[in-house]
Amino acid sequence: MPRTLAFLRHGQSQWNLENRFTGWVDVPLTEKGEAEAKKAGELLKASGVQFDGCFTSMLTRAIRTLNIALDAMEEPWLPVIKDWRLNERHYGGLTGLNKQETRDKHGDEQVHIWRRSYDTPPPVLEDSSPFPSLGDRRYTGIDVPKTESLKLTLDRTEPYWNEAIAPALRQGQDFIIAAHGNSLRALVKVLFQVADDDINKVEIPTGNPLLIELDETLKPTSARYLDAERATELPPLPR
Ligand SMILES: O=C(O)[C@@H](CO)OP(=O)(O)O
Repeated sequence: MPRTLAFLRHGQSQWNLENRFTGWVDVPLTEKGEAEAKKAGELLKASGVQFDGCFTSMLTRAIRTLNIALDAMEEPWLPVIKDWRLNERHYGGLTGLNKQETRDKHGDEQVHIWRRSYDTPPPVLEDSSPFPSLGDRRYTGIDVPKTESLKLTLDRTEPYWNEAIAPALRQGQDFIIAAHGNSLRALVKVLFQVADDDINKVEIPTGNPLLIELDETLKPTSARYLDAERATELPPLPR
């Protein structure tokens, strides 16, 4: 029986607005981000899909986006599972820096490699950083990363997909996954079997639900953004 998934990147955050590397820093949504989340919920409701539950990260911007969307869907009661493995990619030593200033200092090419290469992680987060994730009690017992490439992000999101999300879909349920630009990019790479060199072309817009139909083997058979005006290019469906 076909299944439906909706990938929802959080609405615009304060650091999206300020053009700063964010990663695991728990920044709030902007007013625009909240409006995007509300519209996402309205579009999800209008899609007519009856979702059974949701997965999200441990970061407030994704949780808040999901809550606003669920309110707009008039289904705030839908069960939600939160897991750090859906967190944004950890941006290491770039965390908190302005992206343009980092380009001015290190050059466009180096910053593009840090942001969009598949397996080159940024420099590690120094212990002296004002943005530590270590010591945050939501991550108790977790080996908190000090930096992550997209590959390292996928190394945690893919097992989570296999252990938690895929089995739930196989039980015949439909889910919303509210997460982040790079954790969702990693899941798109897995689901659409995108080559390492091609995944940098996938840019998921904030607050625009991506509705994916899956066959019984959980292979995507169709995919579309619900806000067509803000849609970006999607990878071809896997054969
Ligand atoms: O800063 C970040 O955490 C991410 C997502 O906003 O940025 P980028 O698109 O540069 O990977």
